Amino acid sequence: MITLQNISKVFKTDAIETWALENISLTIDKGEFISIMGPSGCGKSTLLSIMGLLDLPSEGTISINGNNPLTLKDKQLAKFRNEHLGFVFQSFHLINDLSVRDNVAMPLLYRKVSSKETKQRVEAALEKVGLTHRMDHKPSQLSGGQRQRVAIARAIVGNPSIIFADEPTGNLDSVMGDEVMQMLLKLNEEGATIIMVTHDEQQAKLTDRIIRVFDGRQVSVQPQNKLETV
Ligand SMILES: Nc1ncnc2c1ncn2[C@@H]1O[C@H](COP(=O)(O)OP(=O)(O)OP(=O)(O)O)[C@@H](O)[C@H]1O
Repeated sequence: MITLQNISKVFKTDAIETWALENISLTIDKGEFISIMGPSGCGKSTLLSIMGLLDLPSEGTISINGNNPLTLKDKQLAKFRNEHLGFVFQSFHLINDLSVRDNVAMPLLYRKVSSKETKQRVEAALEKVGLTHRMDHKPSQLSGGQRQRVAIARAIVGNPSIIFADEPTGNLDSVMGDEVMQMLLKLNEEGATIIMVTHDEQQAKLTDRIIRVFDGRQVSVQPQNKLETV
């Protein structure tokens, strides 16, 4: 479903070149729940951004669902990302002036979806995360865990084939973090492919595989966590 071949990323500023990623190759299958782990600054977020087509690699190729998105022009790339990929970030990235309902509807604004269908899809996504009773609230009126659940509803409303989550529980206390993690596990059980950056070994153990990164290089892929913990 996702294949990266020889992906490198160099950030160039005036005097310095930083190789955030060096020669990463990996394959992620449909339906997998993957954790990306490693020390601060090792390149996890850069890797997630490149897999999620939010940033372009300096070298290498990416295939997603059999497509080669790196050949697309900006507008087509945005359309591809909107249709295939969903995102959840550590700091939620919700728009505070909009209601929960309107935040969740955002990815559908870029598609030709009727208002009736938008309403149905938004309500179904909010039902999945248990927040239909908060649809007309503003994000500021919700707890951190609830805000992240709104962000998850926004990530799934467009029915993407892959969900990227960058430290989705990083700003939450352990109870709310567990709630969000359980929600991601449930979405995965229902068929979603999920790729998550995390610092939390306990959470990572609940996922199918851990990809460990060190200094921009992939140092190991730990297979079949779920079997190990049985
Ligand atoms: N836009 C940028 N310009 C220059 N250097 C960058 C940029 N983004 C990231 N880097 C550098 O690339 C390296 C990898 O950063 P990245 O954010 O991917 O690490 P990370 O593993 O996600 O870190 P953390 O766990 O602290 O969030 C770091 O050395 C960082 O300073």
